Amino acid sequence: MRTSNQNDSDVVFEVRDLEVTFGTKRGESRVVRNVDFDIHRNETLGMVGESGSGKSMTSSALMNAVVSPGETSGEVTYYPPDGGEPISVLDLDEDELRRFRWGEVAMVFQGAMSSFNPVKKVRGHFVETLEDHNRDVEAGLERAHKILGDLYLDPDRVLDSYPYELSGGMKQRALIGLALILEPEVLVMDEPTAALDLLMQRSIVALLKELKTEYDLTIIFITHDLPLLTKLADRLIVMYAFDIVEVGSTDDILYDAAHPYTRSLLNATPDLKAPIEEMQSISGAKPDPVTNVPGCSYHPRCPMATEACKAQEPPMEDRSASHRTACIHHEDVSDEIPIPAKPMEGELQ
Ligand SMILES: Nc1ncnc2c1ncn2[C@@H]1O[C@H](COP(=O)(O)OP(=O)(O)OP(=O)(O)O)[C@@H](O)[C@H]1O
Repeated sequence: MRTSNQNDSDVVFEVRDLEVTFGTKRGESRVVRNVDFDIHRNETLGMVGESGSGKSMTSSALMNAVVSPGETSGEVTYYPPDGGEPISVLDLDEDELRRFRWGEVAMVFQGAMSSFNPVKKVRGHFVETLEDHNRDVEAGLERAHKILGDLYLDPDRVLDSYPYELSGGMKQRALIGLALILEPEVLVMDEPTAALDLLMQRSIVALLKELKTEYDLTIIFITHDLPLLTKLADRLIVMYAFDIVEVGSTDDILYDAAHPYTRSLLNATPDLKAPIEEMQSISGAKPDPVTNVPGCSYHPRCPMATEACKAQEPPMEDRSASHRTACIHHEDVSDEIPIPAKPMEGELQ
């Protein structure tokens, strides 16, 4: 679904008709379905939705990094800074992709805690990444010192440690440092705080805000932790059943959610200051990527569903200049599905 018609210098990624499919014994599994969106330069874009909704696959597709035998199709266009030639990411060859992945866009994956090689010191990981990309190792290590310091780590101690010698929070910060070593424009983070305790999660979020300014980053942050995202993201994309159902500024989504699914998500999180563990699940069966639900994919779980919702896939409609949703009943949603009132000023800080 098309979520924006923008195409100006403010756009760093333009994604159109993105599809990710897997062949399975039960038939074709469509885990990303005809998704369209833009990512704006220097924004923090949050992607939220329940587990299995297609967030990780969508973000992997940004780097043409969907695992085999997944098939990615559509268009992913990356606009380098300073008006450089646009790059069609899905057409890059292996060599070009390798350069693109760390140099332009770096990713801190889900379960990143385990993505250091346990028998290699942290310094070795930095050196290997620099060498792989033909960068000057000495200058790179100097930069590593600066970055690790900015991450409130003791650079020498961390570089000289094996991963198991670091706490979870230190390891995660060291991985963020590694992702920044080649000076990427965009940092994609997939559940980077999932394995950390609440305090460490919040401190990493505060740190990311600082890093974004210091390193002039565009950040894409994927999570099903809506309370966490409200503290970090400028805009939110809400995914349901392998597609985008709503996109808007964080305030649009928090205080004027236009899609019944987003409202259920907000109502499942009674206190936006609460940890994710306190979130309730949304009733009804989760969507299956092999099945094609006719009409709106949310209609089997939606309290507002009508015959029209079963008949036709809803188009993306404007709710305001910054806010779009795929629900034909969005004008009635505020009356039908109330959400918590706007928190007091400063309450979410
Ligand atoms: N290797 C794979 N082969 C086939 N299907 C897969 C594979 N990996 C994931 N999927 C399916 O793709 C769909 C989307 O998964 P994805 O990981 O993108 O969801 P997600 O929203 O990121 O969930 P989570 O928050 O749990 O990571 C899911 O239905 C999942 O079962």
